[in-house]
Parts: sequence; structure tokens; C-alpha cells
Amino acid sequence: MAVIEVDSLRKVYADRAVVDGVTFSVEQGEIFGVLGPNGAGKTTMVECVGGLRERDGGTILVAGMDPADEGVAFRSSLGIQLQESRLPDKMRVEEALALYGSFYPRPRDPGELLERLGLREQRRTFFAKLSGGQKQRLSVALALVGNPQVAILDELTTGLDPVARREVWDLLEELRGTGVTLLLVSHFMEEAERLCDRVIVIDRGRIVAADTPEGLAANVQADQRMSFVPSEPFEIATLEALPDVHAVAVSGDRIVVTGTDNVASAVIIALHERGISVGRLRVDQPSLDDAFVALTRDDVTSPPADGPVIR
Ligand SMILES: Nc1ncnc2c1ncn2[C@@H]1O[C@H](COP(=O)(O)OP(=O)(O)OP(=O)(O)O)[C@@H](O)[C@H]1O
Repeated sequence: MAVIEVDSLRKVYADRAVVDGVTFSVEQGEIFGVLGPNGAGKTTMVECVGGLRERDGGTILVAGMDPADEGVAFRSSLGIQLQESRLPDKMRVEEALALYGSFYPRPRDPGELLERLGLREQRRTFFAKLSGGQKQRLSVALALVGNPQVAILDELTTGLDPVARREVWDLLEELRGTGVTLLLVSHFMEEAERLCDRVIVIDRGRIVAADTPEGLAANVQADQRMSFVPSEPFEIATLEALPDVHAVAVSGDRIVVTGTDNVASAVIIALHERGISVGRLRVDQPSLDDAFVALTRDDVTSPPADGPVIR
């Protein structure tokens, strides 16, 4: 069952469409990623979905409700983590959680949430005294304290250290099994790969790709890259002549070869035939990072007028 349905969404600022005909739907219990370069329109789009900005065209339904109507039922089914959470300086962490929890019919236990997000010791700290990373963790806690049916998380782990980032990911993975639907704006490909069931990539207000993270990485036309230390010196031209090889470079004692997805075996066989073995081999598959760069670099051709649509 689709919990979020967005059809032909459009938002215009100063005669420029910053969200331009975006269509997607998110199933209940999915973690759905929104990726894209700075200024692509991600925040504008998810804030329209969350009822924080008015749209100029298209339709949005969240749990069957139109956010533009902004009813109590809509607000109590949704948790939103904003890019910058602003609370009164003199509000304590536990007061903020109690306040946000009071907006919802069945809030979570704030103490447990603070423990999970590493904020237990800061529970009586004023908002103004929190570090950037602690404010970020609090904003995640505020989005989740209401036990919402749908949570919108915008740059969830930006500014967090690697340990805190993994703690937040663990928490979201636990939530995955509880039926909550998560719409996640992210700049971290590793985050999208680990958490998201499906992702869309937005560029200049339009969807340029929609797939699973693995599907996106698999479809990218990036070279495979291998590197190794040969058992003895050899002529680089031997490898350059292979049809699967696109480029060969020397980096210290390592040889770095890029080419088709068959490049590693082609190189190993060619060297083996010359009695040379390949040591400390590394083979890198194209990643979601490569897919992101390939999809959003400036020379990418525009998507078709109605863009790819996923249901
Ligand atoms: N209130 C506003 N008034 C005018 N223009 C705006 C407003 N909000 C956003 N924009 C413009 O809309 C475009 C999309 O901005 P948005 O914040 O949605 O992008 P984003 O993909 O979330 O970027 P980032 O990754 O940097 O957070 C930008 O060009 C931005 O300058």
C-alpha cells in the first residue's frame, strides 16, 4: 500500500521551477531515499510533502491526506526532521522531547530515545549549549518521538561523527521492521546504500533516476578499476593492448588499470601467460557514488519530458 503518493509536483520560485513535475510513490514500511546535488530541489520537495511549503502544482497524498489541508490527523501521523532545528535557547533537551511528544497520540518513551541517540547525559542541557552534532541528534529524536506513521528526515546524519552516524543508522534499521515509512534526504551514498530500499536522484528539480541503490550502481557506465603489485617488471604496453583495458597508470609499486567489467580477469590472464603473478590485488566495483556523479554531472542530457516514473 502506498503511504506517500506524489504526482507531477511543481514548486516555482521567481518564475523558476525548482521542483518540476516530480512523481513517485512510497510503500508502507519502505525507507525511500532522495539524493541529488546541492540546490537540486530535495528540501523543497520533501517540505511540500510534509506540508511546510505550499506547492504550485501536482498532487500529494500522505497516508491518504493532502498536506495542504494540514489537519490535526495529518500532523499527528508525520514526524519531520528539518535541516536546521531551531528551538528556544533556554529549552532543555528533555523539555523539547516532552513538548514534541505531546503533539502525538502515542509518543515513544523519550528516555529510551535519548539513550539510543547518545543524549542521556545532555537531557537537562539547554538547546543553546548543545554541540552541532548533539543538536543534529536531538532533531532526529524530535522527528521520531511521536511514533509517526511517516517520518521525513532531511540530511539526517550531516555533521555527525562516524560513531554517532552508525548509531542513528542502527535506530532507523530497527524502525524498518515496525511499519514506519521513512523519506530520507541524504548526501551520503553509504547511508543510502545501507538504509534505503529505493532511491530517486533529483537534479535541477526533476527525477533523473529511480531504482534500488544496487540497481543504480549496477547500471552506471563507470569503468571497473583494479590495482596490483606485479611479481616482476613488465612492459605497460602489454596491458594497454588488451581490448578490455581503457587506461593503465603506475602509482608507486602498484599498477592501476581501468576498463570494462572484465578487466581484472583479462589482465590476470595476460600477465600469467608471461609468467608474471599479480599480488595485493584490489578490484573496485562501480558504487552508488559513481552512479550519482554520472547522473548529475553537467553534461548529462535532460530526462524525457515526463521523466522516469516509479510506482
Ligand atoms: N524560499 C525560497 N525562495 C527562493 N528560492 C528558494 C527558496 N527555497 C529554495 N530556493 C531555491 O530552490 C532551489 C532548490 O533548493 P533546495 O533547498 O530545495 O535544494 P536541495 O536539493 O535541498 O539542496 P541542498 O542539498 O543544498 O540542501 C535552490 O536554487 C534554492 O536557492
